[in-house]
Amino acid sequence: MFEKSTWIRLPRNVVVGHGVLDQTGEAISELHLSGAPLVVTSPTPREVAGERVKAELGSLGETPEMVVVEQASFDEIERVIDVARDLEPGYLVGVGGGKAIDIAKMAAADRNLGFISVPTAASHDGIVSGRGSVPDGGTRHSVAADPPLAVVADTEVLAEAPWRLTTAGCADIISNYTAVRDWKLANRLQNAQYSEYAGALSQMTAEMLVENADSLKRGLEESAWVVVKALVSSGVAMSIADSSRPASGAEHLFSHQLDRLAPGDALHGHQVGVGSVLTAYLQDGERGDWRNVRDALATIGAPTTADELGIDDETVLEALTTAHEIRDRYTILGDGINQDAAHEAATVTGVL
Ligand SMILES: NC(=O)C1=CN([C@@H]2O[C@H](COP(=O)(O)OP(=O)(O)OC[C@H]3O[C@@H](n4cnc5c(N)ncnc54)[C@H](OP(=O)(O)O)[C@@H]3O)[C@@H](O)[C@H]2O)C=CC1
Ligand SMILES: O=C(CO)COP(=O)(O)O
Ligand SMILES: [Zn+2]
Repeated sequence: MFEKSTWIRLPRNVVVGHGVLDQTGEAISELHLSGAPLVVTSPTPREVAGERVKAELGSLGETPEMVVVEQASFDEIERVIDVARDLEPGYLVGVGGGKAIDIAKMAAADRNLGFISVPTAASHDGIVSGRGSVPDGGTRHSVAADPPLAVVADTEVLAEAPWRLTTAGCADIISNYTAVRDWKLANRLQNAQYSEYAGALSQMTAEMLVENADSLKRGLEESAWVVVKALVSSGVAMSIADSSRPASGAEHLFSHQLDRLAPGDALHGHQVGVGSVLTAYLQDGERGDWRNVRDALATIGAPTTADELGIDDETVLEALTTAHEIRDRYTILGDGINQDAAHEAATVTGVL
């Protein structure tokens, strides 16, 4: 359907490379922001990069402040909003994994301030997106926010992060296959708005990553480069769509439900990867391409089973049978699948 107007919000500066943390000040000074920065980080990223970024930002002439968050929750977002209200910073800088970046992004949107994204792990595709994803009791909101004005992704830092964080990022990208199929399904059955460009970009990003899967190796900085570029591309697809739809279908609903049922047991990207194997089976049947999804995950060393996620069988089945309840987003799960169907999908695919 023809729309009267479309707004696509994208970052202005995306700086990726070895040692680019030292260019954070330069990337920001080009944006003509005023006021002091507030760095939002979490414990490990603070040690890995947060203090360094804070020192670098000091070179811009205003004294930076820092707030450390512990978990992805609306309470933590409120706390950062309160700190920002008190300190009146000029802009927010999120330094960390998906948790710190989402919280900084959403707090900046609330305070109507600019936001800069400094990922310390190539673990998720929210690095560039204009969405925040935070659990709220029994549901999970995908909240509209502004995308970062600039992204500074230092491949030296990303390559030194534990390899499992990078394989989580790969799995978050591989899940785009099933997300795009669910999006097309919702378009056909529910008239959900679909963007050909965003869908094609998201799918192509997953294909390129899978084609390069053999060359992704632990400790290789080039691998961190390949993965972070794919994460940027996937985030741009979400910005074009103004929705997380290009990168989030039933496999994400499954993962969000696991976050509720087994909080902290596995990484977001690893959960959506296993969810993608199950979703591919549900979308396309036994002879479909769920094996390709599983093999792509296995090649990069991401989990493909409940055991590898460290989550018990009952929890996996409960997450699969209740995932459709987590938000109003039409997927292959429809109004829900029953216990027998969930068991069949999980055993045929070897997830259980
Ligand atoms: N907005 C969007 O579009 C998207 C949002 N997301 C969201 O992102 C989150 C998942 O992101 P993820 O990064 O997996 O989660 P976290 O931010 O929780 O990071 C995972 C773990 O990695 C640690 N860590 C981060 N960087 C380093 C490093 N360089 N070295 C060692 N450890 C490190 C963190 O430490 P610590 O515990 O100290 O923080 C944490 O323990 C979820 O909340 C998900 O919903 C995911 C995709 C898209
Ligand atoms: O994780 C995401 C894309 O990879 C987005 O998740 P949401 O759909 O919860 O915003
Ligand atoms: Zn995701």
